[in-house]
Amino acid sequence: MINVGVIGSTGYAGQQLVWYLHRHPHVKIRFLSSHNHTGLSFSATYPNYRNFMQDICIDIQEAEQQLSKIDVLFIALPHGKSFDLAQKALTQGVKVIDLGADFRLTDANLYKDWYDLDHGCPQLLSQAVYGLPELHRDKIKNASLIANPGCYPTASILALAPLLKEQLIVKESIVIDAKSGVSGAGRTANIATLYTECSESIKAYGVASHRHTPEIEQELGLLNGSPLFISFTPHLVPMNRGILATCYGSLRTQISKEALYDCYQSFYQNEYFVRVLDTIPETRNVKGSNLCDIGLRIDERTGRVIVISAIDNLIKGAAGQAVQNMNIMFGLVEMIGLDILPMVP
Ligand SMILES: NC(=O)C1=CN([C@@H]2O[C@H](COP(=O)(O)OP(=O)(O)OC[C@H]3O[C@@H](n4cnc5c(N)ncnc54)[C@H](OP(=O)(O)O)[C@@H]3O)[C@@H](O)[C@H]2O)C=CC1
Ligand SMILES: CC(=O)N[C@@H](CCC(=O)OP(=O)(O)O)C(=O)O
Repeated sequence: MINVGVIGSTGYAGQQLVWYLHRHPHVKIRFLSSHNHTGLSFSATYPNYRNFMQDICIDIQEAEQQLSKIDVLFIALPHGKSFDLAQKALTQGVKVIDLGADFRLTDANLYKDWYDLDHGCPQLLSQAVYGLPELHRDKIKNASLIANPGCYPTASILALAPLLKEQLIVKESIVIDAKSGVSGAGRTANIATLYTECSESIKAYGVASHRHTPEIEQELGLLNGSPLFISFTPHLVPMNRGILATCYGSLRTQISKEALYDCYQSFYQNEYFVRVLDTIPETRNVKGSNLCDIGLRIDERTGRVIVISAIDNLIKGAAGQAVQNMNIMFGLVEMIGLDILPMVP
């Protein structure tokens, strides 16, 4: 059995993680932490767990005392809150999977620029592995510290990876127009995500300034073999879950739609969680699953390729991917505990 602890279990990402870990055949949950719900049972915050989980949420200080009981610590806290804890866990030989952004950017200066925070432990950045299994599986196997990707980056990078790897598009031409359900903003109270503020409306936000931009650029640049800049615009849409990323790039040379499709099929041929479709993805077809659906078209008139990807932000965009990473780190079959069909409607 893998003994796990979950920090930030009462957030949306943390709760989704508990949902997977609870039913994982090789996992024993040793503790759950929260910030405002300590001393209360997990099922008091999430009554869907009533009669299934008896755990009482503890605070972070108490969790730190229990690190010796676990093999892996999942951290699902707001940005800037993972540094101390990750360091303490790693020092005690506990593996860390951080669902937040604190270890995703390899450059501490870039972190400061985009998060407006000093990085709390830049010395750990060289050992952190960006936890996108489809790109970094071999490094994940031996990693102690996983930076689980952001939700928009997961959808965007998976959509564009084959194009960059094969250098099929002009790297300066990339535009990503992405939409997210409101759970992407977390459960913590915030006026912008009140029902009356975001229902029956769609808005762009973080225009030319969203903190997922450098994360996407970092990974696409690695695939391409040279740095690049993208235009990334996220949108908030009135649904609970899901991300749809529509990604554009100008083709460097003509390619047939069959050859492009073959390129994607071959890039993802061994990837259980990526489905390359001949139709156009919809968020409802991946909802409740760890899948990423990808569809593509060539716009012959403009010479642009348009790739559309859909994920569940809380699963492939957060908790499911974290469990996928754990499975790889512990030598388990990668889809164990994760091979769940999407839930429609
Ligand atoms: N939501 C999503 O789709 C995704 C989220 N993520 C990342 O996962 C992390 C968690 O996000 P999410 O679950 O959405 O956020 P939530 O706001 O839903 O949850 C935050 C969690 O952290 C706890 N917390 C809040 N403030 C503090 C603090 N100052 N000290 C200690 N604990 C604190 C909360 O405790 P309490 O409940 O007791 O207040 C809660 O458990 C973030 O880094 C986010 O960026 C990554 C990918 C997707
Ligand atoms: C809808 C919404 O607000 N989404 C969040 C992204 C959530 C996520 O993946 O982000 P991190 O793990 O990087 O925080 C946002 O735009 O900030």
